[in-house]
Amino acid sequence: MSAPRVLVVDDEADLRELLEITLLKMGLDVDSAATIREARALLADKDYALVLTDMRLPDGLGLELVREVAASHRGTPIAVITAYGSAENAVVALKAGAFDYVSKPVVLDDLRAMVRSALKLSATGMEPGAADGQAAAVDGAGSRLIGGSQAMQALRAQIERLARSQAPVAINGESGSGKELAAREIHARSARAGKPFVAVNCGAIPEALMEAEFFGYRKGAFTGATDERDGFFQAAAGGTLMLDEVADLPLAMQVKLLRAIQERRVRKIGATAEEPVDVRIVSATHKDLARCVETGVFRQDLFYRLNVIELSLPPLRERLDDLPLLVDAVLARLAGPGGARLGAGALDLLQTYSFPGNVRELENVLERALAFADGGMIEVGDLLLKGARVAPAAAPLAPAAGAAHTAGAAAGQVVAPGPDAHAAGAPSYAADGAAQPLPATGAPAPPAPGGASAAPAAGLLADGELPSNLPDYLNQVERDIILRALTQTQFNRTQAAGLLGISLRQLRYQMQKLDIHAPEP
Ligand SMILES: Nc1ncnc2c1ncn2[C@@H]1O[C@H](COP(=O)(O)OP(=O)(O)OP(=O)(O)O)[C@@H](O)[C@H]1O
Repeated sequence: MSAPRVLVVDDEADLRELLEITLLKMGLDVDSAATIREARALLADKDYALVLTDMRLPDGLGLELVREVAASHRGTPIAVITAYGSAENAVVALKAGAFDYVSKPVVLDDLRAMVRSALKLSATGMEPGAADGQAAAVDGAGSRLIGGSQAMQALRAQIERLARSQAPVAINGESGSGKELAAREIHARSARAGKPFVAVNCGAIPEALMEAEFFGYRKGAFTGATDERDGFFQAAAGGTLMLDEVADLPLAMQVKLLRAIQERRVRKIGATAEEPVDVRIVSATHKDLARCVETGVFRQDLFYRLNVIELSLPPLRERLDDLPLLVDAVLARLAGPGGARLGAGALDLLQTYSFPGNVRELENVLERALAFADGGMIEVGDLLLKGARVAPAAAPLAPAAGAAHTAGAAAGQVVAPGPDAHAAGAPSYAADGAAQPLPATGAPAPPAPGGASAAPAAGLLADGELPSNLPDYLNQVERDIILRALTQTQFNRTQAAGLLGISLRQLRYQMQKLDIHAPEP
């Protein structure tokens, strides 16, 4: 089998030679062109596994070549070489369809890493059989994203295309509409699939811990830093880093993140040198990020940097024809294949519902209905759709005995009804693969014993009695107070935080620390 062939387009003889030697040493065949015209002639003649072009060429801009290759040689990834500090050029090239970029002066390790992922793409997605793979992704077979509606088909096709690029993706959509699922799908369909996918809930990390959580720290960098630790960037090395609820990042952290993304380098707290990081960034928010820029809470430059490719997830109420497939999939997961079904009228009723909590709410509605259903047959009366919108304040805080539970819920977690299960229900971070995000200082403490109970802890001690374990006792007291506030506000976290005189961010963090999980209808 012949070696993959790479086309290098650069008019600077020195740089061209350096690139050629590096690529040849990697066992690749290399052709070179000094102008766009020469490059066009070679492209018309041969198939390439990768094109690498400078941005400025004597007869035009490398961008023209990017557009042409993206349009007419869809199987060939094209990467650009950008001048130092011209981050804008890199974004423009990525938007035009470039797979990736390297900055001048070219760091050979970065170049090799980029070439390796491009070749993986060529080897997996670009062979003639790729067309079948694309069709399968569009009709939904093998995709995590269930649904046969036009909107879902278009979404899957878009994911299939953008999975081949390294460009940052910004996912927008209402809570529970599948943003994290879409991010996982992008990762799974990309050349990075064998590396970690790390999802970070930016809204759940206290500001003081952010830098350590994202970039890691050296031993002795601060009191309590007893060991060197990696941050999310290192944990996601070679893979994908999902910044969930990215609009919640404090401004100071936005600056640091922008730098890390732009330079592709991070510096651990306490370290003198920066280290290169190779991660693809996927961000997500249910907020209007452009509006956040207008109101000054989100930096324009970071917005520009993250928003290279936009992906919008439609709310479930706009694609209700997906309901039958989704219901089947959820019921099969909850009760096993054929273990549960909807009675006459139940599906019709679901079709009339607006699902403010989207697919997550559908899952919760069905899970609860199954607990009431007779022999796995869910009738209209079991759906309790009204109750799913507004949970009664006096509703029990623990899950009904015997009720099936969503993945991730464990003994000791406290759950309560309501549609907005996502923010506190999800861990602040979760890593697939080998990487383990750090439990930095102040990391979530283990849940206090007897966690599923909302019994008032403050009343447990008799006068003069001392707790046998002060931290556990204080956790219990804190949990009790937070639960009271949440119950009073029907799990509206903003209002509960207001009642307690703390910020929403603090409340989220405490809920996560104390393993208090929001609404499980
Ligand atoms: N198209 C879909 N097919 C199958 N399951 C889906 C789909 N969309 C969402 N889900 C399921 O719905 C639940 C919520 O999805 P996900 O966590 O991805 O939503 P989200 O938009 O990231 O939510 P949030 O904004 O609250 O973080 C998950 O259990 C997910 O598996």
